[in-house]
Amino acid sequence: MTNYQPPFSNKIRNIFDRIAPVYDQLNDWLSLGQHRIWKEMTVKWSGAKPGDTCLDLCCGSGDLTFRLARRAGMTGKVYGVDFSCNLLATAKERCQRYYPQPPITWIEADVLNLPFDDHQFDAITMGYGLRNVKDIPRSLQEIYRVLKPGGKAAILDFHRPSNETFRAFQQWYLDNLVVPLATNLGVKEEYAYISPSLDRFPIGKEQVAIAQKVGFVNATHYPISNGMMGVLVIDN
Ligand SMILES: C/C(=C\Cc1cc(O)c2ccccc2c1O)CCC[C@H](C)CCC[C@H](C)CCCC(C)C
Ligand SMILES: C[S@@+](CC[C@H](N)C(=O)[O-])C[C@H]1O[C@@H](n2cnc3c(N)ncnc32)[C@H](O)[C@@H]1O
Repeated sequence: MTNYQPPFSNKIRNIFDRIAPVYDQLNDWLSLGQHRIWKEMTVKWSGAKPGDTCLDLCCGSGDLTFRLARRAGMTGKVYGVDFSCNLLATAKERCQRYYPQPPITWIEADVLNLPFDDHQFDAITMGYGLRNVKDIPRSLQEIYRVLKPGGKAAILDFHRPSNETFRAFQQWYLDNLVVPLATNLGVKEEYAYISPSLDRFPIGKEQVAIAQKVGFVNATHYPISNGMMGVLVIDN
C-alpha cells in the first residue's frame, strides 16, 4: 500500500488561504464546469435527505455545503468545517449573498479533530480534502466517530486512472493547462502541488481497504470522469 505522508497541515492551510481569491473561478474554467456535476453526484451518494443533520468536511468556499443544505431543506441542519479562514470567509460571503435561507453553521477547525460529539450526523461529504490531510486513517476514523449508525459519507477527490491513455491525458492537462493558467494568476506553486499530491494519494481499492480497517462495513470507490476523479462511499 502507498506510504502516504503529505506535508504539514500548516503548509496545506497556507496553500488554500493563498488561492482563495481565484479558487472558484479556476475550478469552473479548468474543469469546464464539470466539478459541479461531480459535487452533485457526491451529495446524492451521501444519501442526505430532508430533515437530516449533515456535515461537509474541508468545505472550502462551500460548494458542497450549499448543495447539502438544499437537500436537507429548512428542517435540516448543515455544518461546514475547514481550517482555511480565507476560504471560509468566501463561503460565508456567498452564503449571505446567494443562499440566505439554509441553516448552515461554519466552523474553523481541523478535520482530524472534529469539534462534535459522537454519532451526530446522518450524512457527511468531503470534496478534495482527503488527499490533503496529514493522516487519512485518522480522518476516516473521525468520520466514523461522528456518523450516526446507518449514516453515510461520500468523499470526492482526484484519482489516477488505471487506463494509461486517460492517465497520460490527466497528467498532460495538469502540466499544460492547469499549471500555466495558475501561473498567469500568480499561484503556480499552489497548483503545481496537485500532481505530486495525487501521486501519493491511495487509489480507490486502497481507500476501500483503509475504510474497512477503520470499521466501515460498506466501502465502495466509484471512479468518475474516466477514473480521473473518484468518490469513496462509506457507511457503518
Ligand atoms: C474542484 C476541483 C479541484 C479542487 C482542488 C483540489 C486541490 O487539492 C487543489 C490543490 C491546490 C490547488 C488547487 C486545488 C483545487 O482546485 C476539480 C477541478 C479543478 C481542476 C484544476 C481541473 C482538473 C481537471 C482534470 C485533471 C481533467 C478534467 C478534464 C475534463 C475534460 C474537464
Ligand atoms: C481543494 S479544497 C476543497 C474545497 C471544497 N470542498 C470544494 O470541493 O471546492 C480543500 C480544502 O480542504 C481544507 N483542508 C485541508 N486539510 C484540512 C484539515 N486538516 N482540516 C480542515 N480543512 C482542511 C483546505 O483548507 C481547503 O479548503
